[in-house]
Amino acid sequence: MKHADSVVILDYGSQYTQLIARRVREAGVYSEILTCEATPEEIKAREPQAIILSGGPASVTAEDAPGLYREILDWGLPVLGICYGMQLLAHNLGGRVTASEDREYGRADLDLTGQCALWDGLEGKANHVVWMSHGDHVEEIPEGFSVVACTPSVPVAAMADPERRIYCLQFHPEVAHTDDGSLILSNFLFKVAGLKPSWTMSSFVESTVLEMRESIGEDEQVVCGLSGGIDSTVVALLLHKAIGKRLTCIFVDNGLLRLNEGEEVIGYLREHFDLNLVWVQAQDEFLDKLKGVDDPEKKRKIIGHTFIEVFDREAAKIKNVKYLAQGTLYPDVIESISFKGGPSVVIKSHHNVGGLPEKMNLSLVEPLRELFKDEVRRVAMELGLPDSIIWRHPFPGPGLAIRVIGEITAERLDILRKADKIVQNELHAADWYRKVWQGFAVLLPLKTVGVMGDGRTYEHVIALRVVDSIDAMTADWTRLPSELLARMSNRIINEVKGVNRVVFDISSKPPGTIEWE
Ligand SMILES: Nc1ncnc2c1ncn2[C@@H]1O[C@H](COP(=O)(O)OP(=O)(O)OP(=O)(O)O)[C@@H](O)[C@H]1O
Ligand SMILES: O=c1[nH]c(=O)c2[nH+]cn([C@@H]3O[C@H](COP(=O)(O)O)[C@@H](O)[C@H]3O)c2[nH]1
Ligand SMILES: NC(=O)CC[C@H](N)C(=O)O
Ligand SMILES: [Mg+2]
Repeated sequence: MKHADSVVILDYGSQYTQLIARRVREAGVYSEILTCEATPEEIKAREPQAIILSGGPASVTAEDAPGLYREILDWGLPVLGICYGMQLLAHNLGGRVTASEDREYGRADLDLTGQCALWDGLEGKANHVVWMSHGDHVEEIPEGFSVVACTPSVPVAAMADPERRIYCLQFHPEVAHTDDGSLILSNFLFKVAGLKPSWTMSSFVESTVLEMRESIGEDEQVVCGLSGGIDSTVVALLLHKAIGKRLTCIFVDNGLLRLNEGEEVIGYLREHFDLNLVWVQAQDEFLDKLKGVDDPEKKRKIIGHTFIEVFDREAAKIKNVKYLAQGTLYPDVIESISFKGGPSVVIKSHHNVGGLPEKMNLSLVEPLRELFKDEVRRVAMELGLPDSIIWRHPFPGPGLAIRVIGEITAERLDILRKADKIVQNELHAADWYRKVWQGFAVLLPLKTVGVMGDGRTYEHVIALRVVDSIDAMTADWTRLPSELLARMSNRIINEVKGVNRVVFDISSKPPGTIEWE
């Protein structure tokens, strides 16, 4: 997609790379993340007006450290290096980077020691709190640069070569804990690179619709996996705007949905939208293949493959289908993909990315692939979707399969469905549904002893998982009122046959993930 003004962020494996992209978009500039292994040709194809190099876990002086194609610097584009990015620039341009005795993790006080376009609007303030996370530092700066900030333990906390428009920060302007970090990034985008803030949600809708209309062609048909969740609903509406009735939406009941979800979603979609909609009953197909499988990654792969088989089969019933559209978001991609030899690792294979078969008959259309959920919510508002869809909790495509820990059976799914319904009802009734990112029940693969009506019981355990998050990349368990937890527990044990114990998950992400598998 061609954007008026855009920035390429090269990812050296930092935990914060996604945050850099967000901050740039929040400033109104389109940005794309490429792996640090991207070739100059691949970078050039994006037609960036500026480049940002992220942080990363490696040490630039190590033998196998990810490097930099020097010719990128010859293009004359403004470049911002953050942490590892700064060290990499120093190392490549004739400076010297060493490992320090004084490692800095967390808060540091920045002293602005030199004139710099990045400091515009900051000069009046006495104290600048920034966030650091490094063990190496720049010992000698390259020719052409001057030092523009230091901290008590690091003499070169920022350096700049205004002539070549290369700016380097040892701290992380992208994290919320850095005071004025967004302003510093904005100064780079607008004061240094001279970009215009032209990226908004309405321009996103407009350019995405135009781009899809062009790339799909005039006669081709598209099928869209529609789950009733916000991501795929937004994709379906964007495609509907782009190609009208050449779109067929496919809602698959994979036997892993919540209580009455199929009827509710179909009823809702038919009532509100004028879409070609197919409701596929594939419960047996999915559950047969999952029989006896308890490994989380195997479950995810089976489900991903089966989804594609169903989509292929439905597509074959329609003439000239070339594309499959999905509501894939950035977190689905980053957790599922490990760049070959690159710095990030597979956490789990989201069914719609890492769970796809190697060979696909249909080409993918994924217009939300670079966005985070809260950004999709803003697109949904732009499209006028109702609150009930916008604020619906995310529900993963593998559904209850990754919440029934261990083997999936009809009986265990049934228990989980009933428990989950109570969790949803109670969150709504207590006015907590909108306040949390996600809340659900998990069925554990163990039984425990209890006493009910003077008799011994030996039954299942339900775990409650309720978390707060902005973008699903990090999350913390929600401090729900104890009365609400008590009500959920009480109702589940009394109303769901086969459960005699409820526990509450108090792990954050990281180290836990939101789902248990
Ligand atoms: N039951 C389903 N039928 C058809 N497609 C599905 C189904 N479940 C998931 N998908 C496809 O997989 C994609 C990813 O699922 P995901 O759950 O991340 O998104 P979503 O369901 O659209 O939104 P949400 O994250 O809010 O649940 C969906 O956007 C959709 O294209
Ligand atoms: O469509 C999806 N397919 C998947 O395979 C999948 N796995 C996790 N999720 C959802 O993604 C968010 C982050 O989840 P985790 O912390 O468990 O990785 C949470 O909102 C999860 O519900 C998925 N969504
Ligand atoms: N956060 C970073 O980019 C760290 C860079 C480098 N690994 C260091 O420790 O200094
Ligand atoms: Mg979903």
